[in-house]
Amino acid sequence: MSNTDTIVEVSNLDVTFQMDRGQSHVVRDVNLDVARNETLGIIGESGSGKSMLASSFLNAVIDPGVSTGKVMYHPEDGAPVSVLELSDSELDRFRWEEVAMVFQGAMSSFNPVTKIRTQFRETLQDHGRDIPAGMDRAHELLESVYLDPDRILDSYAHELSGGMKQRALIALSLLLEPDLLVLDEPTAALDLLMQRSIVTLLDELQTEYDLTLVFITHDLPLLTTLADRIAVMYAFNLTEIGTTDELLYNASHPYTRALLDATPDLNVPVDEMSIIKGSKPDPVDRISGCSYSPRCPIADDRCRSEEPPMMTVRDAHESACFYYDDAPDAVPISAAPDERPSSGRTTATEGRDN
Ligand SMILES: Nc1ncnc2c1ncn2[C@@H]1O[C@H](COP(=O)(O)OP(=O)(O)OP(=O)(O)O)[C@@H](O)[C@H]1O
Repeated sequence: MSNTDTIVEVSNLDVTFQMDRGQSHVVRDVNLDVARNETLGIIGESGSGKSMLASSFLNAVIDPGVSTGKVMYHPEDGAPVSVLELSDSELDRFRWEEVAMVFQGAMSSFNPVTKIRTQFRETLQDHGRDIPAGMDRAHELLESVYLDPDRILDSYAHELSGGMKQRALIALSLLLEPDLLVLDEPTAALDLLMQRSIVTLLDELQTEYDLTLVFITHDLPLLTTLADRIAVMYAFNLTEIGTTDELLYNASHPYTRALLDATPDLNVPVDEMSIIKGSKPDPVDRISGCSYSPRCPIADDRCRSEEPPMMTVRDAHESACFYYDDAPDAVPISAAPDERPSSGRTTATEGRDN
């Protein structure tokens, strides 16, 4: 497919690990398109496979994990790239210049014994870039994340606060002008004000640098302020995907509805709220039928024997539930719809020195 509006096309993606007790299937037959310039949020419980899915966008699943299926990257100009088929040297270039990833632990992403300046320079050098022009861009990027460029470049990572490090890392990730930025829980270790400030910042950077963002989090409220679309992950696969408004007002999978119900206060991350009853799925021993059926209040025999495919609920909204039509009535959400969307966005400069 050469759809110019699609930047990444994931088809039949599996990620597996060979374990002593059998094969662990931590991403299972995922199909997903990311549109150019959108912000796609991926949400789900801890261990549902979000990081493995996102790492596959860069063919960066940790060893000895194996990604199979197809991940096609469509640059704005030029031929599509089959990411899982790239050689190591092709991947080294692809990873910073086309797709960059920001992880939760900004602390460990910077080398503790060299100044931040060295790390910006080395990134430019490793990719054969012009150093003076690249360092000019570094200054510009650091300013656009509301940091004082010279002060930051002359610091060691340990001299910076968590919020400053995370913003410096976002600047570094944009140094080689990637089109897609994958952010894996980039705000998890930060306080609430700094989290909101980074989200607003990402919104600004997206417009300024024409980026596509894939944002992974447990934090549904945070996503509602940033994402154009939300993909919900459960048991190593997607269960629902739609525009943020569709997911907030017309959630059609019982799991999404349970997540919304567990988030009455949109200022508190999901995992701190009441947990959905029942045990988490096992990536080695997969049950038959719908993975959510043991926890689902409306599951019947069909759900326990047959796996529901993704079904179209309406335009740009799909749900992997046979009863997507019944789910809204059958699985009520206690907060009224008009209490659900997040409110009170902060500005990127708030908390800037934290
Ligand atoms: N090195 C590994 N070997 C085998 N299984 C792993 C390994 N790392 C992670 N897993 C398993 O892969 C599954 C998916 O993990 P993943 O990190 O993608 O989940 P996640 O949804 O991103 O979770 P979190 O939100 O906690 O980061 C989990 O069941 C996890 O136990």
